[in-house]
Amino acid sequence: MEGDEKALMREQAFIGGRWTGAPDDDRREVSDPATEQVIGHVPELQSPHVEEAIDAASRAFETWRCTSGVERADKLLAWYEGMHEHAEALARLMTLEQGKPLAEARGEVDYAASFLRWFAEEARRATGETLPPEDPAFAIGTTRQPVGVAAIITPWNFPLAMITRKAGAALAAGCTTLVNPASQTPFSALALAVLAERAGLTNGEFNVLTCAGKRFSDTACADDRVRALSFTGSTQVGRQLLRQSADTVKCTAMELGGNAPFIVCDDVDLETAVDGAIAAKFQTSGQDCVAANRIYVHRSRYEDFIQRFAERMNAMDVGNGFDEDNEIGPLINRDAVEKARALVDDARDKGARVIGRDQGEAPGARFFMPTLVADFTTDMRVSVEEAFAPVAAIRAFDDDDEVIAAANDTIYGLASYVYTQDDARIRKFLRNLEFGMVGVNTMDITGPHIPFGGVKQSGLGREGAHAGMEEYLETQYYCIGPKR
Ligand SMILES: NC(=O)c1ccc[n+]([C@@H]2O[C@H](COP(=O)([O-])OP(=O)(O)OC[C@H]3O[C@@H](n4cnc5c(N)ncnc54)[C@H](O)[C@@H]3O)[C@@H](O)[C@H]2O)c1
Ligand SMILES: N[C@@H](CC=O)C(=O)O
Repeated sequence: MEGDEKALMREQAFIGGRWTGAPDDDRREVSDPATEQVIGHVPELQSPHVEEAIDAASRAFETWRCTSGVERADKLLAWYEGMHEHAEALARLMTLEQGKPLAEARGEVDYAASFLRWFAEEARRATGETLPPEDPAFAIGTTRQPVGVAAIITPWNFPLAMITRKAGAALAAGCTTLVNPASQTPFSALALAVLAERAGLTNGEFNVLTCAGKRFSDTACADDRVRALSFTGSTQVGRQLLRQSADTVKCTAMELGGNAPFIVCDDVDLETAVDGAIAAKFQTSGQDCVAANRIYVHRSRYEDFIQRFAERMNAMDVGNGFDEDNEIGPLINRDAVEKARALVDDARDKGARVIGRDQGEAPGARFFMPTLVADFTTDMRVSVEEAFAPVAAIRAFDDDDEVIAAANDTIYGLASYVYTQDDARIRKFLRNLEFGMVGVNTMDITGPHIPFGGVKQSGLGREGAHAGMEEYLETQYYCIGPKR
């Protein structure tokens, strides 16, 4: 490990601006998913540490809420600069603990930093409005106030971006933050804390707690001082957190699971559609909430599409993310590999064609060779479950109404993709697809400027864009009566 990475890799939690361990040196291992070697340890914090962090964040809130938008923007920009200065070290740390190919990790560092810049700009724009009073002797209007301490729980697939997308917005709004990163990828979060400290967030505005998600959420959800809870992860855990947040009526933002359809109409340039489908399926080795899970291709182009997709898929290099040739890295754990295998077996048993290289070629226990399940049907697990692995399911369709109904036949509504050249069809798909995001002739749908989020059981609220600060702001109405 190079000097810069070493300096960013902390084996302590960050609470109230101080680096801290757990008593009795209680700690847990973190391993490299590609090699399964232990790369370090982090403290296994307990409930009293979460309480201590809530105390620190509550104290910090009293000061942070009174700073100006410009002052908050300056800190966020300094943090953004720090991320850029140490971009390569952050990317290498991410590949080490998450496994994603280094090129993707570099892309994520840029993406994650972009939220800090975006919300630095937004910090000055949390504006209320002046309202016309019924009686001109009165002055009425609204201001936007920060909600308070925000608890943030993030997954392992985007170890930096899922934190900055939430914490950038919360801090810009004037809230203070408690971050509980996924147990598999704490070092990226702790490296962010090192850079936050250098940017001057030293009084408890940004805390990173390494403890089991449930322990964190049990304590944070029960505490009335925590006024917002923002979660990215599975729908199953999201439901649980919504229930837990009800008792203290928290503002909640939920970015949950997806089951994205990728629709290819008969009028497309097939190579462009195949490019899009390959990228939409295999980025982050398929472990992406916006990954194309179900591919629908018009029957007239179906076999041709399968052939081209399979050729491209079978040419992808699979292996350790540090080898720059590899496009598919390891899955996060052995359970994920087992789940991918079970999905494919289930589909094969129910009559699907399974296309791809032999799983015996996988370069280790946490790898799964990219696989295409053709002719999937609605009784197969690949149709209803998010694969979160390099497994694509594909089937043919005959007309637009049929494919819209099939695409919407899911509890999820995060991302969807449509490829067609026909404007009237585009409008019809946009009107009828029940998804928070629709990529038309592109799979490149994210960025700090977009309101990322889902409908149905894919979540509540939007992250990024102007909308991304909503969960962290309350509207306060004022009415100034005439002087008597
Ligand atoms: N919509 C989005 O923006 C988005 C982004 C990334 C991932 N995801 C979703 O996340 C899922 C993949 O991640 P996962 O399998 O690790 O999800 P998960 O829900 O199991 O875990 C996500 C995070 O929640 C924590 N957690 C788990 N149980 C908890 C509990 N009871 N209380 C509090 N925290 C708890 C974990 O420690 C982890 O940090 C997929 O469904 C994916 O679609 C959604
Ligand atoms: N790919 C998403 C993160 C979800 O897994 C994004 O673009 O933010």
